[in-house]
Amino acid sequence: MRLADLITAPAFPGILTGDAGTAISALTADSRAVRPGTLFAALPGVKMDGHSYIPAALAAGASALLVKADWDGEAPVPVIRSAEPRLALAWMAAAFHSAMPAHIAAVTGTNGKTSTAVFFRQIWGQLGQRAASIGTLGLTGPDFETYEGLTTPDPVTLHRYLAEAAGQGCAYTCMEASSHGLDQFRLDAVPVEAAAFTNLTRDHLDYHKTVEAYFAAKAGLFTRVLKAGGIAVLNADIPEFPTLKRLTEEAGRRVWSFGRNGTTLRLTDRSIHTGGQTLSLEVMGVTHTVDLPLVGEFQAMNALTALGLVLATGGAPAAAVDALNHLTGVPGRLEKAGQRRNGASVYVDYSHTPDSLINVLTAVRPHASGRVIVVFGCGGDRDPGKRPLMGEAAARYADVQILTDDNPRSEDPATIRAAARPGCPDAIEIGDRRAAIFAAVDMLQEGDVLVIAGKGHEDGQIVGTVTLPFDDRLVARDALNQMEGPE
Ligand SMILES: CC(=O)N[C@H]1[C@@H](OP(=O)(O)OP(=O)(O)OC[C@H]2O[C@@H](n3ccc(=O)[nH]c3=O)[C@H](O)[C@@H]2O)O[C@H](CO)[C@@H](O)[C@@H]1O[C@H](C)C(=O)N[C@@H](C)C(=O)N[C@H](CCC(=O)O)C(=O)O
Ligand SMILES: Nc1ncnc2c1ncn2[C@@H]1O[C@H](COP(=O)(O)OP(=O)(O)OP(=O)(O)O)[C@@H](O)[C@H]1O
Ligand SMILES: N[C@H](CCC[C@H](N)C(=O)O)C(=O)O
Ligand SMILES: [Mg+2]
Repeated sequence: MRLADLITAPAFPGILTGDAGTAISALTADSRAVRPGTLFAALPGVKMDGHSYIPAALAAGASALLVKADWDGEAPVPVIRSAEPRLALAWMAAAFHSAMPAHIAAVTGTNGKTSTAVFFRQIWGQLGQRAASIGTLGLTGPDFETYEGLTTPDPVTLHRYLAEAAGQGCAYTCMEASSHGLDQFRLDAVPVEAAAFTNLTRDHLDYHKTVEAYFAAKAGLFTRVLKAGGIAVLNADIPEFPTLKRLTEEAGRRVWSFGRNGTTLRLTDRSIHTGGQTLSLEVMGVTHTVDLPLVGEFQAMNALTALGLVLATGGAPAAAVDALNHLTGVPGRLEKAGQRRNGASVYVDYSHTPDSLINVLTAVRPHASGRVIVVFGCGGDRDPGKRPLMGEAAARYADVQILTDDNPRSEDPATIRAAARPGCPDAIEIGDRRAAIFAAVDMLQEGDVLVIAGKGHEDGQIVGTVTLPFDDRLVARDALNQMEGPE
């Protein structure tokens, strides 16, 4: 592809000096990935400044550079200067991998993004369409998957995923929009036709600094990324709803609302039973009863969010509502890992915020005639302010708390645990996560429910810069097998 072909977007935010006919074979923001023919995007980062890697990128054969407008260096290759290089990179990535599914939806919010994206894919699947989801679990389609690591991948990976989904025949895709991703314009060149907001609670203040900045990043999905005239599917049960609705409408996008206070999709009644919950819904004025085979009110909300996105991307209401009867659980989200012979069950869940801990522990409470026990920890190099609040959530909503490690990364694990402890002074502290899970499984009595929180689908424990193999579900099964013999 020629450089000229990469900068064709209307109002492309950059100016090229040099030969527009230069051939470009790849785009990257990482000098270590540069090969001859690559365009290197020098991005100002949180830790480093990508501009300091320009000599390394040129030495590796970079054919062109994208730099900040005020970069005062010189290069023997064409240079694109931009006031917002991350945004310019997003548009170039879209031009580079130009194939995309015809209908793209996105979901943001502190919790429930992955679950919503997966339910969107499942509902369209029930409607007989090939659909994909992109997010924390990677790119997933009906019969293909790729895993990269971030919730909203960098724009080059993201557009490669969209092209792959389209190439695999998926006309419908739902992607997760993380607050980091929105703040860094990772998905700005994606034509989003429908976008949903799940909820806003505390997370990621290490990066955004204030709740207002965190909210503003998320609101950008509706005021900036969503196409003009596109549909915003907003949770009417949360305090941010009126503000979000106003901002969205002022930006010329349409609003649909969902939830107990929703107008477009209203949850009018909900009753739980052993295998799930029965929901009474009013969808665009029509009443439906659904038997959702999943536990927890938050899953009902996620199913409703996904339903909203499916309808907003053209799904037939009656059939789409009916598909909710057949939703299956999302890996690592209240996933049952097994049970003891006395009937006590063990769940693995990805809750890693104060609010999600409260939600998951509240969700399992009606299913426990005995105690609710939780194993949890707080991630290293992540919002330290949420640690005591996570401790408090665990102490308030579980009868027994075992405080352990969850991806300490570059931090001292004991210091992380100490930061959670003020919220849960009675917690049993077992740093070694395997030992913590074994201790929890060992104490399970008839009627108890154990929630192992924080890692969900993850298959590693990040200590320093090393990822050690670790899967809560496998460790829980090991513990159950060792204590009870194989099932
Ligand atoms: C905090 C954050 O979002 N960081 C992202 C950001 O990195 P950064 O600004 O810190 O980059 P940096 O390390 O300062 O380096 C600056 C630039 O120099 C480049 N570089 C660096 C070293 C080198 O040798 N050569 C080189 O070219 C880097 O590629 C980068 O472009 O931009 C990089 C790409 O340019 C991302 O890979 C990186 O994500 C890191 C890996 C990360 O862990 N991000 C997490 C926090 C994240 O984004 N999470 C969200 C939310 C999850 C959720 O929903 O809960 C997600 O979407 O996953
Ligand atoms: N709608 C919801 N409201 C509150 N808590 C939820 C909701 N949905 C899920 N949760 C809780 O949050 C956890 C993470 O869910 P999920 O992976 O769907 O969220 P996410 O927004 O994708 O998270 P991440 O930011 O890590 O990508 C679940 O395991 C559950 O404990
Ligand atoms: N996407 C989230 C995942 C957190 C998962 C938890 N296991 C942790 O490491 O804190 C983040 O990067 O903050
Ligand atoms: Mg996610």
